[in-house]
Amino acid sequence: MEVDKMDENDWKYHGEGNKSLVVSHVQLSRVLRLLKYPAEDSENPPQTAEQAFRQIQNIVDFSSNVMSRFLGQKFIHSGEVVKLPLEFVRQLSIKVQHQRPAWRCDKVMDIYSGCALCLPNLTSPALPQPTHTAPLCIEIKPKCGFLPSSKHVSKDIKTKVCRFCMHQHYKVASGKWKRRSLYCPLDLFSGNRQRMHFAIRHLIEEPQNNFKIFKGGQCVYSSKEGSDDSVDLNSLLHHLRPYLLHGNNRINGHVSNKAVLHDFIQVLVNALMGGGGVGADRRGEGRSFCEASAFNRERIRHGSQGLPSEGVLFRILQTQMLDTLDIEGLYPLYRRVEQYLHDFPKERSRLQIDGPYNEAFLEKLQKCPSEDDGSVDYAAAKVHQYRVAMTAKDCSIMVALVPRSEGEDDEGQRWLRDLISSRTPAFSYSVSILDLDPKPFESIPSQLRLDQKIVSCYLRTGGALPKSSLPPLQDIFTAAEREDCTLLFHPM
Ligand SMILES: O=P(O)(O)O[C@@H]1[C@@H](OP(=O)(O)O)[C@H](OP(=O)(O)O)[C@H](O)[C@H](OP(=O)(O)O)[C@H]1OP(=O)(O)O
Ligand SMILES: Nc1ncnc2c1ncn2[C@@H]1O[C@H](COP(=O)(O)OP(=O)(O)OP(=O)(O)O)[C@@H](O)[C@H]1O
Repeated sequence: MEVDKMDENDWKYHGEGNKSLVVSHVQLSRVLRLLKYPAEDSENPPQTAEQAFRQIQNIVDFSSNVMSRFLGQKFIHSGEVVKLPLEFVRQLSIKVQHQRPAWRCDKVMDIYSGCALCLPNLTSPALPQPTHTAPLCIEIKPKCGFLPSSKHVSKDIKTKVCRFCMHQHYKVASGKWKRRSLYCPLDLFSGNRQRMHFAIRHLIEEPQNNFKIFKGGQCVYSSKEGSDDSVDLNSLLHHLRPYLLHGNNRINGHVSNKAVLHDFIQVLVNALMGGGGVGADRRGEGRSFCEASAFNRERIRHGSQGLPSEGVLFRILQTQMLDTLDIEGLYPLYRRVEQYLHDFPKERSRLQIDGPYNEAFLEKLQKCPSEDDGSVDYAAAKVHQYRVAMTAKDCSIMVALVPRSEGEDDEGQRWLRDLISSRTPAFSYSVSILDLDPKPFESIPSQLRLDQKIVSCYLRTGGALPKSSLPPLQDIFTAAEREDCTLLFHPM
């Protein structure tokens, strides 16, 4: 990619989140991730080109020097900062504007700095060998997978119902989503295949911003943001069926919709469980269940093997658990740092509040004493740990699947074979983690406020929501199956 010969016609809208907008190259497996600003700042960009460059370089450094140490290098693509011609960026912004979802248009793409992050396109990955079938890529934003056990937690409900499940009530009450998702992160992170299967089924039923499927780089399944319509499972089945016809799942030569969906989820669970290492889970008995999960514990047929210690879910969960104090215990330490910086503003750079995210930063957070000695250094280290945990609670996993033909060998290092494929169709898969941006120091007070709002909304409604806020029953899952997820779980 030659940055001085950029043509907006070579790029198309790919997606966006709260902080960045992503365009993909029409031929190369590359994306550009551009910063976004609040729309009211569109005339006067909130930072200079140098500051924007520094912000993106910080993202690269945080991902490659800090997050990769916790999550594992093999899952991470940190990318590089690129300087683009301003005219190209302006034309691109005009070109993509009409494809942007209306609810994201409170922010505008940065057209002033000319800086962007260039990354491999994880939805159309470079393959070890050419294939006839386009890769199927599944993006999951799993969110927080544990219940806090900090002594600072003031409301008992936080130790019983997970943040995601409580937040669902707040999101529906505040109109962010029309329907509540029954996905529970604690089921996904459980290491129990039945619970993981159940969790993924609910991601499929109500994807919100936690689940997307791409085929050949195009998003073919996601929540239609702001729309009242529920997702189109039939269209999903249409996309999935060609990938899942070769397993041992036929009855009289026909593969039922239920079998297609079951096998798809099974393949996904296998990819998420891959990675090797002995099963392990640091959450401890009794704290790995969320009381609001729709999963019926009594239905468990097979014990949990635990998450493999080299697998993506284990690594993400461990990193999330760097939040040992909960926001309620962390906030007073944040205030200690804030007060100190107020008195000694020049100390901001020694404490590396805004980076640089280098070895010294990593050392600060890794060498944090276990007890509070009252120092600002202790407080800053705990804040750094919390920010790393926040990033891990907000990252996404991309699983790329390629059907394997008989006798095919894997060459690429990142591509692993689905070994548990005696029944389900065989796939090669690769797992990556995306969106590993550092969360700003200043975001901590709003974390506390949001936590309080979520808990008080949940306590006010008693966890009860009108029936209309539940995902609608779709033909593929009968009412009985909703009760008993195990009907869809065929033992291997
Ligand atoms: O606070 P949360 O848990 O709602 O997470 C925010 C996400 O909301 P979600 O609940 O996943 O829909 C939110 O996602 P959406 O904009 O809702 O898609 C962002 O990821 C936000 O991160 P940032 O401020 O853009 O860096 C996330 O904020 P951080 O808390 O990670 O800063
Ligand atoms: N390297 C990549 N390859 C393919 N698609 C990507 C890549 N990076 C991001 N995307 C797509 O673009 C979307 C937005 O990117 P990203 O999640 O990084 O934005 P964000 O603004 O940081 O999100 P958030 O709302 O979590 O802050 C992702 O959900 C994903 O679908």
